[in-house]
Amino acid sequence: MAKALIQMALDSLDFDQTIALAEQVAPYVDILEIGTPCIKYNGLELVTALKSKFPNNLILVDLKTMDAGEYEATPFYEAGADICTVLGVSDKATMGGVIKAANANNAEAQIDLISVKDKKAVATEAARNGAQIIGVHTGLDAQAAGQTPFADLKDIASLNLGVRISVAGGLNKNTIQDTVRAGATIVVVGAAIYGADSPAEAAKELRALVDAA
Ligand SMILES: O=C([C@H](O)CO)[C@H](O)[C@H](O)COP(=O)(O)O
Repeated sequence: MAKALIQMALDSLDFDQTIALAEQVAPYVDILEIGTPCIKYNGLELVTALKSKFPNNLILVDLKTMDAGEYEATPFYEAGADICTVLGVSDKATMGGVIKAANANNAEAQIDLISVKDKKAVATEAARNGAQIIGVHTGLDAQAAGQTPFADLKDIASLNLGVRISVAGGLNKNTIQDTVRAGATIVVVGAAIYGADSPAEAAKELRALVDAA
């Protein structure tokens, strides 16, 4: 079985801090994610910068698109995004638009199940419609209310949809191996890396844990 990928969520608003953090963690992670607040603040220029500075990492742009899927996602794919996210609560046509834009740019679309009520149904339909990645995601606000992504991961993994499953929501060194063993093929880490005394050391430790899982 292929090893799980690690995705680092870059959630700062500051352009230079984002690049500096990416420089520290890039050797240890597979995917550099431009988080939603960060992409709204910095825009396409940051996609272009990360793509040129980090040719060995995939770039995920966490657009969390809600409408006008193809129109919104296309310039981000054209700027170098390997993956863009679209909300699972959006219209089927919106998700289809992002999938279409991804395919037109030899890239991938991720359906984010954040705040979706019937996650199994949305994930099943999205996989059938060509989404390459399903994102099981407990957002920062839900985390603050005590929620975790683990029960949702169990539900989605049990469907055996044949697509990759990304998991985000407060993952850290104590939970990352069980998350991989439960079926995550992409594990997303934000605060546990950028909040560490040494983000590089934290990323290195997570890399070892994921590779050993
Ligand atoms: O996607 C995220 C959040 O919704 C803000 O956009 C986070 O980047 C994601 O949850 C990963 O961060 P941590 O939960 O801090 O690991």
